[in-house]
Amino acid sequence: MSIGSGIPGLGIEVARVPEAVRRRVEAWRAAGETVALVPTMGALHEGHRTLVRSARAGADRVVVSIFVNPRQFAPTEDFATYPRTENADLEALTEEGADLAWVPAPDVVYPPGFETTVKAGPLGQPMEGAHRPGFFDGVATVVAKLFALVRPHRAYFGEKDFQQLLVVSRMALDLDLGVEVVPVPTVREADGLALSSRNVHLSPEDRAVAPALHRTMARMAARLADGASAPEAEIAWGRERILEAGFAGVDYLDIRDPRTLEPVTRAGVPARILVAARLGTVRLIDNVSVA
Ligand SMILES: Nc1ncnc2c1ncn2[C@@H]1O[C@H](COP(=O)(O)OP(=O)(O)OP(=O)(O)O)[C@@H](O)[C@H]1O
Ligand SMILES: CC(C)(CO)[C@@H](O)C(=O)[O-]
Ligand code: BAL
Repeated sequence: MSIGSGIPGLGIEVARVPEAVRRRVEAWRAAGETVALVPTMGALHEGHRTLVRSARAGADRVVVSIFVNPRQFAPTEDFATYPRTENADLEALTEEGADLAWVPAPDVVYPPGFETTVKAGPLGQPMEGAHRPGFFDGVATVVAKLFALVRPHRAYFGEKDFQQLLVVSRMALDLDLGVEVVPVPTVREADGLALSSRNVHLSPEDRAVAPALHRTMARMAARLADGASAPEAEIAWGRERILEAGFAGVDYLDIRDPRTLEPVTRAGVPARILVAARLGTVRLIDNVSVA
């Protein structure tokens, strides 16, 4: 029996209605197979492929969702221009050996009458939460729906979106969702730029400037790890470097506890440096660990 709508020539099964996902996943579970989920917004790149490969290594079956979630974009943000490359995405997932692509339309995820949402807690308030009001409530709501539909044993999330990883991990625990959230290290270009779907919107000039973000954080991390200078001084230094390199603005550059996201005020302790900065029309985020 066929489920969902297959695309001729593609090896991956494509589900566009929840029943198709449920039926397939229940059959796998009944056969004793473990299920991994990789949530994405599509425009897949090597970072996403790495998540799929990690998921394949960690479970018998891999479901990848492709859904540009309107509820995590503010009206002023780039929902309309977010890159959408469905056919290329399905080809990439076929190459990576994923088992099922869940590609719903917005009104399938949010049908008329939809009104129940998940609210992120304190982990979702600073940084991305402060600059993108409602963002983490939108993420938590859609990820809760994905977890409820797919009921994966494990779900794979990139460290590139470090705050999101913490918010989702906390939600899985708080709501007893029984999903193990697995972090995957950030995949970077050779010059250090974190792969991101939005990088396609960088002009050639801005693409040349973009690696300054990671370069700056790497220098800050090295000095903080040595205890060579204080967090406050490093943040001021880093902001200057990023602006000097040609970024239009720094939304935040923070040094935080990697578990609680509380600000870190002294050197020589475990920490995460997190940044969001604007370059042309593109907003880039990134983070590095301070060992
Ligand atoms: N460079 C990367 N390395 C590892 N994981 C990544 C990378 N880029 C994205 N991911 C992860 O892929 C998943 C889906 O992310 P998403 O589809 O939003 O891609 P994205 O490249 O982060 O897009 P954007 O940066 O435009 O939001 C998330 O868990 C995200 O953290
Ligand atoms: C987790 C996610 C797929 C939820 O829409 C999104 O925030 C993303 O791509 O990181
Ligand atoms: N990768 C995080 C999703 C977003 O920026 O909307």
